Amino acid sequence: MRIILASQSPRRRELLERMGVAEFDIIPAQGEEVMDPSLSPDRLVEELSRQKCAEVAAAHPDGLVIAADTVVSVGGLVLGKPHSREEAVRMLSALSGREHMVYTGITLFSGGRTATEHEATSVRFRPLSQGDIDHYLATGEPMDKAGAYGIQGYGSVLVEGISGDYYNVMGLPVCRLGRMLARFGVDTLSMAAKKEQGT
Ligand SMILES: Cc1cn([C@H]2C[C@H](O)[C@@H](COP(=O)(O)OP(=O)(O)OP(=O)(O)O)O2)c(=O)[nH]c1=O
Repeated sequence: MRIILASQSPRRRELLERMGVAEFDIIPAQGEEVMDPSLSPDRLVEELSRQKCAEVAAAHPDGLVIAADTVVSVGGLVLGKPHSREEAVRMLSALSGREHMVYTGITLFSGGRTATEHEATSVRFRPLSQGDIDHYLATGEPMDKAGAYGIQGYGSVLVEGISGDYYNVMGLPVCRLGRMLARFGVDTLSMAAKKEQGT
């Protein structure tokens, strides 16, 4: 079965490889991500992942398509990727010294069947000074990431603690996705075993 990751995110590609999925194609969705402010963050990420999956599945109906979307939620605000330096400063200031939630929605499509789920992880930031925020922005890391930080990079030093799936914060809830793939007939651990044994 041809597996397609409908994502431009290098983190999602890396995590899918790490799960043992040896061969897959990358075909990102091109459509504009429209955030519906009336939706709760968990419903929003489910809906956005559904849209990305539907777009790619329509062009590749024979494949198994995986799509995801990640947002950060803090104090009733939903944070996607910052569009400007100023917006990134506002996001990091909102996260400083507080706990926030990271939601990732996942949609799978195969053989006319679709499944959508989401995973939530709680992350606590240490208090950030203006200097911390300026320096972190100067690393260039925040701009392509929901909430303007990357837990897997320099942003790791901002994180005091987390509760839930770490990989969900990076953009792919690996444990949940493994279970969903199993229901679609893809056993990632057996793929990993074959990969390691070179068979
Ligand atoms: C919070 C957080 C987000 N992110 C990333 C994961 C996602 O790539 C990005 C959220 O944007 P998304 O819109 O979910 O994804 P994307 O536009 O990068 O890729 P695509 O739509 O093609 O799948 O933020 C991190 O890498 N680390 C983090 O700690």
